[in-house]
Amino acid sequence: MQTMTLLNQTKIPVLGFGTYKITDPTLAKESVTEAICRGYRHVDTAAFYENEVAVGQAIRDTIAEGGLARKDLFVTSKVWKTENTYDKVMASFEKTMENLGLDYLDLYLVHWPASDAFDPDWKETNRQVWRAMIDIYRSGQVKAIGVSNFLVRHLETILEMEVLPMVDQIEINPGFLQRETVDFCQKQGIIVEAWSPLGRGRIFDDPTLLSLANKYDKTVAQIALRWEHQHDIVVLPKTVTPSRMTENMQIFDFELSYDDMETLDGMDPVGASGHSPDQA
Ligand SMILES: NC(=O)C1=CN([C@@H]2O[C@H](COP(=O)(O)OP(=O)(O)OC[C@H]3O[C@@H](n4cnc5c(N)ncnc54)[C@H](OP(=O)(O)O)[C@@H]3O)[C@@H](O)[C@H]2O)C=CC1
Ligand SMILES: O=C1CO[C@H](CO)[C@@H](O)[C@@H]1O
Repeated sequence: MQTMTLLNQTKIPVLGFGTYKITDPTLAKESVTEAICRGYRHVDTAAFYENEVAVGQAIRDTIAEGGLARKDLFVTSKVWKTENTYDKVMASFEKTMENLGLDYLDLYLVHWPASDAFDPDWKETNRQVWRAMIDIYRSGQVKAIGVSNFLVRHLETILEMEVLPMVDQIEINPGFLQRETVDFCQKQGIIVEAWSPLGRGRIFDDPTLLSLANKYDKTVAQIALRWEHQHDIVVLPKTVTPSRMTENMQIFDFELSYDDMETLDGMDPVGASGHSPDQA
């Protein structure tokens, strides 16, 4: 699996397995096991997804059965937005580690920023949460720390602190590149990850994507993921369908032309969720 290098030189696989909405424990365990078996080396979960126990079980069982070591897998979890004080972040992290049953995490993310729309002390809240993240990082229990759903103004609240976020996981799907945040992060060396890289299923009937899929003899999912990959963005597609797990990995054997990249950059954002940090 290809990797990119985080600011602290940790390697991150460029394609990860998304697990949101896989809440049934049996399905979650089976899906993560199947994904790893098919070649995924990066799993994205969160306290909010209520599947950390099953995800951790799948990872531990896979390692116990032999073939892969813990260092071969990259595991991410996230602290939910209600846990927005130093002590709450610490407690939530402990619970996440207990749920997963792992000795360390590869990446721990602040799931959503505090935003000016709700919190008059939003800048201070973000700094307090990030202070806890730095202390967790320094404890050695996580290899890297980062944020999610932080736009430029949220990133600016923590950039003067001792450790920069190494990742920003934001929504990106065809026509919805969030270019200002992507450019800002990439200039600073912050790796951008795409959540809902397939627009959670909303992109599959789009004529522009269908026409490009036909042109490259690929699927719509592969066109979307390849477009994100060519923008140097880590992709995290979710599927519980084994054949789609393999399909979503087959994005490294073709290249979209400059003109087709521009078409995908500029198309209508048919997959975008409309979620923003300014919503409850
Ligand atoms: N940080 C954040 O705030 C957020 C993070 N995330 C992370 O990003 C991950 C991915 O985003 P998510 O919102 O789940 O949505 P995705 O964009 O990954 O889309 C998932 C949907 O697409 C379907 N699908 C997957 N592959 C294919 C394919 N090849 N052909 C047709 N349909 C396909 C899946 O169906 P099926 O499973 O039935 O096969 C599912 O319905 C999440 O799982 C989570 O880990 C997501 C949202 C917010
Ligand atoms: O990770 C997540 C999964 O999707 C949810 C709803 O779209 C998001 O709010 C959340 O951040």
